[in-house]
Amino acid sequence: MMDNVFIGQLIGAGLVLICSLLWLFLIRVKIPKGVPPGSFGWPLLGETIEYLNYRYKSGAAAFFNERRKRTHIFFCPTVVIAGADAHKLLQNDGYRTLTFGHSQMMRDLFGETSLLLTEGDQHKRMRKVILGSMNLKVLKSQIPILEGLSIETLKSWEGAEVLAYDELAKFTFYSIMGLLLSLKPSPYTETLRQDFQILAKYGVSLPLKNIPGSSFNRALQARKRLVDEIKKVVEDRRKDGNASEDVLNYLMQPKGISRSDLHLSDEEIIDNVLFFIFAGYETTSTALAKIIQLLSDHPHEQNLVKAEHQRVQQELEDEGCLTWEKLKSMHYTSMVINEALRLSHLGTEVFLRTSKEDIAFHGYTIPRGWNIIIDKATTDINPDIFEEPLKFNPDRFQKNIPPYVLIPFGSGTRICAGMEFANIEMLVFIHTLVKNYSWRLTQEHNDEMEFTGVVEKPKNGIPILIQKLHF
Ligand code: HEM
Repeated sequence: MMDNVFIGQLIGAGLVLICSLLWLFLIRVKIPKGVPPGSFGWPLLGETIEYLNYRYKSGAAAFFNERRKRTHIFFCPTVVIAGADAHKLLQNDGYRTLTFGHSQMMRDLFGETSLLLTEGDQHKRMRKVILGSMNLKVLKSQIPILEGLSIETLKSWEGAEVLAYDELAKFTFYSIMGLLLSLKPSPYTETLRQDFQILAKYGVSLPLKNIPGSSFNRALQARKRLVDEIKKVVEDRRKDGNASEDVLNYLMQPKGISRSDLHLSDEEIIDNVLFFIFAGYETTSTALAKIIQLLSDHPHEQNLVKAEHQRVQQELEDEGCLTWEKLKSMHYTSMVINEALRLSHLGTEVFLRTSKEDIAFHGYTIPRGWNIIIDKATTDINPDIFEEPLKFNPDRFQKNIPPYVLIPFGSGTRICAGMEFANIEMLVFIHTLVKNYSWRLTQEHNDEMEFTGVVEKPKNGIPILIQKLHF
């Protein structure tokens, strides 16, 4: 009996010793000199569990904020950096090699040839065509369409409490479908939206792609249905021709570009249409919902926005519809948008890169092959840069903000391709809202955010009651 206990203790001690040695080997031996301080957490898993916990409870921003140094997530040593110098690294960044776990998942979800996954010259080529498709003529043609959509959306809110975020999600989805494919809201577009919801909600999950019923498998099924539908639109357009001023038309026949290497294959068109919708859908709904919340909580700023839009409306009486020039004259509203983007933490995890060479940063070395997370949310509320950083104060944009500090749409070679469209979408919606309606939020504490997919969104959906103004 005694012998058995002793042997058991011996085996236990042996296991502890082996685990400790393994831990020391895996963690200590692999840390090169000069890297930033921090903890690698557990062998192999690193701090992935802590990270996921934070992500779903209070948002990844808090995890990064506490680290802002070395960590180990998704099987890869990772350095979290922040500030203008970190943002500057994005200037010449032609690469976005995603982490071990993420990269295959992203390939499965968005396709090899989407802007998200292309690098270097391939990315440059694709971006050239895609930016060409969002030219001024296309953007201007969207203004009356967005105005009509804003009017219809707000009309559907009249008379009952609605969840602003959910309704704005429909608005932003239909806006992008108009821009890309000239599709109007209908039961058909709503089916596509439901599939996008599935893709966004279940896309970031354990990559069990061949297990029917698993979250990731559901996301892939949704992708397949979406790809089939976009393919049909492309084929129909090829058969019937279409003079629509939309992005697809341009992608199928890039105007003014004669080089054959700039013509996109059907696979490239479909991957990029899909990624475009994904990139512009929930980002813009979260931003618009945040703007509504902030304006509701700040009546003084709301009145200044209203005054600006009354002025625009008076100037418009002769011309009728909103114009590009009028949108560009909405300076105060643009400052409100900038301030809302600063306060919304959108894109906390977007700036994930893998270093292609050793990078010297603030006295440390980030070794080649390590992941880098550029934690822009920390800079957004840095008190050394922004006085009273948590206060909603659009007037702070009256002064010039130092370069590279605020990058809501990214920076450098991968700056948001839909930035201009997102801005006009938000301006047109706010114009229609403040011109025609008064509103109030029906709950308090509307500023809590949650992650249910890729982008943070308001936890309570921002319940709102709107009332038509009578003149
Ligand atoms: C308020 C709304 C939006 C925000 C805050 C936002 C933010 C961003 C950010 C931060 C990036 C850079 C990611 C990186 O460097 O890794 C990005 C990229 C991108 N965005 Fe947006 N975005 C918004 C709306 C849109 C819209 C409406 C569209 C399309 C119509 C769009 C299309 C894209 C595309 C295609 C890229 C990839 C660019 C590339 O890799 O070259 N975005 N966005």
